[in-house]
Amino acid sequence: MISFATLADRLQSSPRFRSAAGAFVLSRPLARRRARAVFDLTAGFVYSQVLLACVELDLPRLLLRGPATAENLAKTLDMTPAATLRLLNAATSLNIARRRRGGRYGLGRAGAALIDNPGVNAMVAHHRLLYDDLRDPVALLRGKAGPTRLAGYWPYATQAALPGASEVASYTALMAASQAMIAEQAMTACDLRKHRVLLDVGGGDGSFLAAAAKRSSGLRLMLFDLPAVAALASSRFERDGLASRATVHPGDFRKDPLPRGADLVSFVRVLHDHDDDTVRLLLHRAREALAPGGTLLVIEPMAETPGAEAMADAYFGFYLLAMGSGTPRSASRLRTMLRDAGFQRSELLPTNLPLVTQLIAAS
Ligand SMILES: C[S@@+](CC[C@H](N)C(=O)[O-])C[C@H]1O[C@@H](n2cnc3c(N)ncnc32)[C@H](O)[C@@H]1O
Repeated sequence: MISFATLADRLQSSPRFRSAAGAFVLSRPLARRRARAVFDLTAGFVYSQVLLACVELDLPRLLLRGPATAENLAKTLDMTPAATLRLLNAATSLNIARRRRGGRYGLGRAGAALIDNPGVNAMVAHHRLLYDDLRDPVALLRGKAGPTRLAGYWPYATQAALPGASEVASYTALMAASQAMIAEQAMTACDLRKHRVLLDVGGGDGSFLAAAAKRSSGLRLMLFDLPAVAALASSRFERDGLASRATVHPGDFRKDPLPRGADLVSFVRVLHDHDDDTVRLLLHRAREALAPGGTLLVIEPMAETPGAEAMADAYFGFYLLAMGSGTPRSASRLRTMLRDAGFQRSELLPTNLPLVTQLIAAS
């Protein structure tokens, strides 16, 4: 017997039903919203290329100087006034720009959010690689797409050999550029001041620990990462005057135990990069390394985040597929894995922007 849900699906997929719904005055607003949502899904890749053009041309900052016409901006953008107008109109439709009087354009709300936002700007620029890798998504899903550009960008995801300095530089810089927004969310949700020593595993160039040090002046810092990345963190701590508070531990967490001595261990945007076996191993190693009564923090965007489901399952799901390892996990999946690794209690602490990151504290 066919269920009611299947019948409803069949009805809504019928062109005649959709056309009737659009014609009927009561269902028309809903029909229009659905048509718009389907169009946005279809056209999303063009929208993101408009965004790339705006970021590459630094359009938001140009508009921040004051409203300008296409003619005013054409020379700076090195394009014809007609092409500039086309870009400004597209940017306006996406709220990056905004129409002002006298044929001029100013900054739109989304454009304003791009100003002094190195994390988002770096991500947008970096999307050239992802864009190439997603050219044939079916081949990618079937494992027939061949080597991807993202697998080369994140060598630890698929390579057994330790990456060298030149291989880690750009991904470490990208992570550092977007770390401020993660640290702010995490440190608003969780008070670090009651802890003595924080070990950040896969801590990159130390940006998260540097933010933690600012929040909590008595906190000592430990960082564990691949040798080439750990070297970048050491230089950063020297530069920031944090060397006396920080110890840096180079290693490979798939092979080496984690250093002991911390009462707080964090995995910031680390677990989602790895398949379940590695995550189990990491949680186990973290438990071994933690001082008795210590706390583990898992900080990353999570699947099934209410209102941001597509961020994890569509965006990160396909991003990590192209990268060659890992998967977005829901908070409940992570909490089950934490319990299996011997953490008796875990709690999802609310962050202000769950789309940016969520946080689980476990002990
Ligand atoms: C996605 S980055 C996150 C960096 C940082 N936690 C952040 O949020 O900005 C993942 C980090 O894990 C490190 N990593 C990956 N595989 C590793 C391994 N086998 N051993 C140690 N660190 C590793 C990477 O070098 C990188 O710094």
